[in-house]
Amino acid sequence: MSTPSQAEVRRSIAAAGTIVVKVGSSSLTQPSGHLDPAKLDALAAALAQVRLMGGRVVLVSSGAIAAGFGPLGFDSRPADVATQQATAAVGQGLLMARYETAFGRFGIRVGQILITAEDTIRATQYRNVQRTLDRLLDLGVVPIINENDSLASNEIRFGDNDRLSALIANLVRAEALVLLTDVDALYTAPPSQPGSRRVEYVPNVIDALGDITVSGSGSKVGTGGMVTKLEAARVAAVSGIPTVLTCASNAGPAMMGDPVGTVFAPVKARGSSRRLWIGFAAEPRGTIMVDAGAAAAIRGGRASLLAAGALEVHGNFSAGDPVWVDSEDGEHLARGLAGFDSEEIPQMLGRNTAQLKRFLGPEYAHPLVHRDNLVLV
Ligand SMILES: Nc1ncnc2c1ncn2[C@@H]1O[C@H](COP(=O)(O)OP(=O)(O)O)[C@@H](O)[C@H]1O
Ligand SMILES: N[C@@H](CCC(=O)OP(=O)(O)O)C(=O)O
Repeated sequence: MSTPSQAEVRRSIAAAGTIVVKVGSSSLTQPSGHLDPAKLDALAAALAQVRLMGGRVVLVSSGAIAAGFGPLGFDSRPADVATQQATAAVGQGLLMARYETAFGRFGIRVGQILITAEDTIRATQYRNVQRTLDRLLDLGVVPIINENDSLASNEIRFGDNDRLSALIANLVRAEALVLLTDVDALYTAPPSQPGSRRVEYVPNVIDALGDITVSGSGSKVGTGGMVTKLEAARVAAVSGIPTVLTCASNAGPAMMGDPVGTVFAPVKARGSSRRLWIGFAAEPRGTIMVDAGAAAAIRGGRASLLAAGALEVHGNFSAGDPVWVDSEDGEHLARGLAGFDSEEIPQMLGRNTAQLKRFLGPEYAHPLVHRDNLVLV
């Protein structure tokens, strides 16, 4: 795939039939950190324009914690996880009520979907989310997605919604991803640093970022900063989806293809969506170490990981959890979803399928990681 020009990428964003827009807490709040209804209304108006012209729009919105801490009587975003989760439970409803009113002015319905990384890397849940989103879009609804903060476990939560938005863009087969934040573009260094310059176009987000310095959040409410936004642009790029990153007040022009913010070109034709979830959605819970033969087969790209080629298992995980597949010298070869709980695996190591069936029973005559659930790294 040859690298498109900046103008071509912007034109493809303007022409996108399905678009995923992610808005960060920092774009929905006042300097104090509390929700700013005027900002939320302006965003809804910009998205409504696209929807009313026939576009399919998915909004990934942060802001549950920001919406909840004022009503609970706190003067800043709580720092401990349990209070954040409780605050999100209060704030999420308030946030949705505001969106309902804001979109309702344009006769547009919204629908809430709360997602945990843990749910959606499982095949059945993944398909459920996909089916529901497709149906909502067919019905003309604007789905509004957030991480299910109140239930997400600390170890495998997305935390910010940047990566989640890129995975959702992939899942709904979007033609554009729009990342809205509190800066108007990606800069060559955090904008507070003197001499930092706006980057208009990133033709290859995989390898062209050597001269750009990024840091974490600059606001009281945001979490990931530019680091997670670049990660999102990278996930979108390898899914064949262009990204535009800008401030929320530029949402309308950005979606129209005007020269605002930073655009990132897709670097690859579209890949399989679920594999991307396995590759990016969650941190592995354990490791299966394999021998040289299995390593070669896995590197070849089309093999499942069989117990016969597995040497050791580390970590504590359940069937369906993400795991690393490592070579004997500790190199990460792939990520995959385990087919068995970690405590079932030691008795299976080194055994071929016939032996597994004979000694352990037919339910063990399966790969440790099926090739459909394996992504090379
Ligand atoms: N190279 C960079 N270019 C632009 N912004 C940067 C850069 N490095 C760090 N940042 C910071 O990233 C912040 C946006 O991230 P964040 O606060 O997490 O926003 P959000 O709530 O929208 O997710 C900006 O306000 C800026 O301070
Ligand atoms: N899910 C959380 C998102 C937390 C957050 O700050 O995210 P972001 O502003 O996108 O960096 C919430 O709704 O508060």
